[in-house]
Amino acid sequence: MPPQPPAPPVFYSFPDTSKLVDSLANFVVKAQKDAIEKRGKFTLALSGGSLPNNLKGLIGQEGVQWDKWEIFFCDERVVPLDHEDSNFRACNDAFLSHVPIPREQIHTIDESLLDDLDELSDEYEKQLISLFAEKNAARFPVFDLILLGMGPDGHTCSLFPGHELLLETDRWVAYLEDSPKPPAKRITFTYPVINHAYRVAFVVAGDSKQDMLHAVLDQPEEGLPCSRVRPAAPGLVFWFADDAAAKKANTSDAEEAQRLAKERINANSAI
Ligand SMILES: O=C(O)[C@H](O)[C@@H](O)[C@H](O)[C@H](O)COP(=O)(O)O
Repeated sequence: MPPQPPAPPVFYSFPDTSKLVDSLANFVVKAQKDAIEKRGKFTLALSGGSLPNNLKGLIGQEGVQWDKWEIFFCDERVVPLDHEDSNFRACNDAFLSHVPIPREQIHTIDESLLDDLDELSDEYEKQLISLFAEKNAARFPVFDLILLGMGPDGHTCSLFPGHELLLETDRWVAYLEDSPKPPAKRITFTYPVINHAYRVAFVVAGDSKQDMLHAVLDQPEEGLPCSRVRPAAPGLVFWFADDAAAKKANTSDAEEAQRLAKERINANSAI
């Protein structure tokens, strides 16, 4: 059978952020249930920015097997873990410190390597390799769920418009020293990681995201970093937006994309 093409993005919008937060929590809990049933653990990657605060709906959820979660960070700023710019710290303050995930299952950067970005990104890639088996055998880590934000310029992770890292096809984790969003030094997952996940979900809210969300969804040919997120089959990409952010996006295909996604999930024993 020829490989299936990537599925169209599944788009959900909500009248306000609290409904988005509740629905996102249900979505994550469902993804963890499916993953634990099929693979015995739940691998989840988190972003920084506004995402951590939108995960608060997970705190106190019933039926969650926290001891089976393995957490990574889609991108990380090159600062100590207790620094106010750290994505680990943002996620920890908003969500991780409120749930009983064992600390050794929260995979953070090695703070002793902050002065050597090459070593730092290499070490983080090695943490991925050790969880997802040998790089050569697996070729790519396949996350159960990757949660992303969309920056005002259409960036995601630390993959910025026009940056050479958009073309990376080999490394799983890369570094940059010229991030246009401060701080300049960061490490980031690359598309080979993002585009092999079972589920990727973007979370966007607010008027200020309207034009960019429209561009990312309706003009994919522009090649903005968010538009390049197209997980290989059977992977799926979802958007959780509030109505303010969704105002200009063309959502006429939303029902059809939801139907196709359900069909793909039902037909594929891995998702
Ligand atoms: O480290 C980072 O800066 C983030 O991981 C980044 O990719 C973020 O997700 C977007 O910039 C969206 O941020 P907002 O949701 O705050 O707009």
